[in-house]
Amino acid sequence: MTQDELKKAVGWAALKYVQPGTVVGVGTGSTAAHFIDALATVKHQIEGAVSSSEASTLKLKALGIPVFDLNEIDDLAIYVDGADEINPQMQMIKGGGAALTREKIVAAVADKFICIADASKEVDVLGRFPLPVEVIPMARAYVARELVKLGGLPEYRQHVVTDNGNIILDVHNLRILDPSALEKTINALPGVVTVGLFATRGADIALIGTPDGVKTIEK
Ligand SMILES: O=C[C@H](O)[C@H](O)[C@H](O)COP(=O)(O)O
Repeated sequence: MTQDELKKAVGWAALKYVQPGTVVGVGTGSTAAHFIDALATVKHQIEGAVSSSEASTLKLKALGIPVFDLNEIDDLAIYVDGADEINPQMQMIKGGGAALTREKIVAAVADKFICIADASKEVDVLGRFPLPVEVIPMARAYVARELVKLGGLPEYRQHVVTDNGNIILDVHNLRILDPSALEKTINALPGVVTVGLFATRGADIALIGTPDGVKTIEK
């Protein structure tokens, strides 16, 4: 099976967590795109979606799924999204597609975070994938210097502006042994909007695509 077939398998497997009559939290990226395709097949049974990016909003609307402003929603049962890495504690690195901040906001509102990922995303220790950090543009150099002090090698993601008008620093050379502590430390730097570590609030359920089928891990 190709990596995309594994992504498709988990995207469609997540459909079983969608309850009729609800608003569904929808993530961003190539795996989440498969989930949106699956969601479109039950669009008349759900109320709609809240989205974590302009790209997902466009796809949802193109498939006829109503998209709500998160501020209109009090209750979100599930948030379904991919990840760049996931560890055995269900903590993740996200933001390879630059959508980390809105993803973290929608995930915070949801009761359950359902992570959909192909098996290549499973790691024992987070950090092989460069850690994305969304930064307000005027703070770029300052935050980069602070990230070097933390042992990282930050790289400015050229030609990328987030949906919120900010820039991304991708931090290489990290071996993240305490993800919750690093999440708090980086989030506390002035100028940082969000770090792409989803540690304090990790996933509740992970659907992992393997050549032998979809593996379900629950907290
Ligand atoms: O900003 C992007 C998101 O965090 C994605 O969920 C993550 O990068 C995984 O993307 P993909 O499903 O395309 O591998």
